[in-house]
Amino acid sequence: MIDIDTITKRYDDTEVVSDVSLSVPAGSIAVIVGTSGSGKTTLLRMINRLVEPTSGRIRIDGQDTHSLSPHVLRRKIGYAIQGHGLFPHRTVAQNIATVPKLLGWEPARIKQRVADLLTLFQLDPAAYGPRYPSALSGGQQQRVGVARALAAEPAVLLMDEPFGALDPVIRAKAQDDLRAIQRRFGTTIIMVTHDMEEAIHLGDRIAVMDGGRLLQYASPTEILTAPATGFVESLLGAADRPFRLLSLTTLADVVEPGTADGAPLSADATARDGLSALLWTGRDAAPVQSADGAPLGRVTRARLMAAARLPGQAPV
Ligand SMILES: Nc1ncnc2c1ncn2[C@@H]1O[C@H](COP(=O)(O)OP(=O)(O)OP(=O)(O)O)[C@@H](O)[C@H]1O
Repeated sequence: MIDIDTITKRYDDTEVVSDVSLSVPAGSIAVIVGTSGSGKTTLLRMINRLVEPTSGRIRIDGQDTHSLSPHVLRRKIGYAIQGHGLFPHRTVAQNIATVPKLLGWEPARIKQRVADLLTLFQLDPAAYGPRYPSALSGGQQQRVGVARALAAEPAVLLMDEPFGALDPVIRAKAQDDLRAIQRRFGTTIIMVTHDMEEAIHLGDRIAVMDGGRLLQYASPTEILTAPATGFVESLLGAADRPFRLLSLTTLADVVEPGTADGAPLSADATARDGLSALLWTGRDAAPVQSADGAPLGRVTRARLMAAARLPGQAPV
């Protein structure tokens, strides 16, 4: 659990983070969004004390971050940034081993951890471990950056636009990998992003910042259906809201008894992908099946359109 308690950062007379309080439950992902200069990075960096707060407190699992020296604190907290920040003159394996080495892990344990992480990120340890960062693609470098941040098994991972430079296909893959890893290790993650799509896809909670202030901190569904201010609403992009709402639901949630013609859709697919498939193939309904191919029923266009509607809004 990360507890940010009335934290403020001032540079001379300018307050860049003002009185922000929020709690991130252990094992969940909080995503910070907001316009450029709204204080997102400053807020994130106050957690690992790369920036010292002017006032307020931050506790991790009840422990005040100021009760530890900054370098000890930073070894306990993973940190991944856009552009990965890898050391160019160290191999991929040496990069990932950085913090475990500082912590004095046994060489055999470090070797195993490096191999496990590379495998997890679908990079063959024998092929990629000995390479230098310059011999990797941008997407591979980014994955190594996240692997390095996770190397010492931190309970907390801070990420600043970690996937900002990736193309949409690699980005979606990196997001799914991160979710899988987060579930497996129970890591608590705070991530800064410009991308509302990414925030809704990954966040258990979303913090919206503007001018150093926290405007709203809530679940993606609540942010979408009950934005606290006009600014939050404008960040969501009014035209995209129904589709973003659908992206939070799977076909398993909206399947109904019955049959339909044509190619079946997977129950794991999002309602957004389901509606897209129905529109594209001009169907009113499609069969839904489980991951192992068992028929579960059908999904109708009418049901999906109802799921895209603002809750409480009666159909006309
Ligand atoms: N060391 C510093 N001295 C003075 N002002 C600073 C310093 N660091 C950041 N700021 C200012 O604080 C404000 C918030 O910066 P911050 O990097 O936290 O914003 P951000 O929301 O992460 O922006 P972006 O999305 O563009 O990265 C900006 O106006 C920035 O110019």
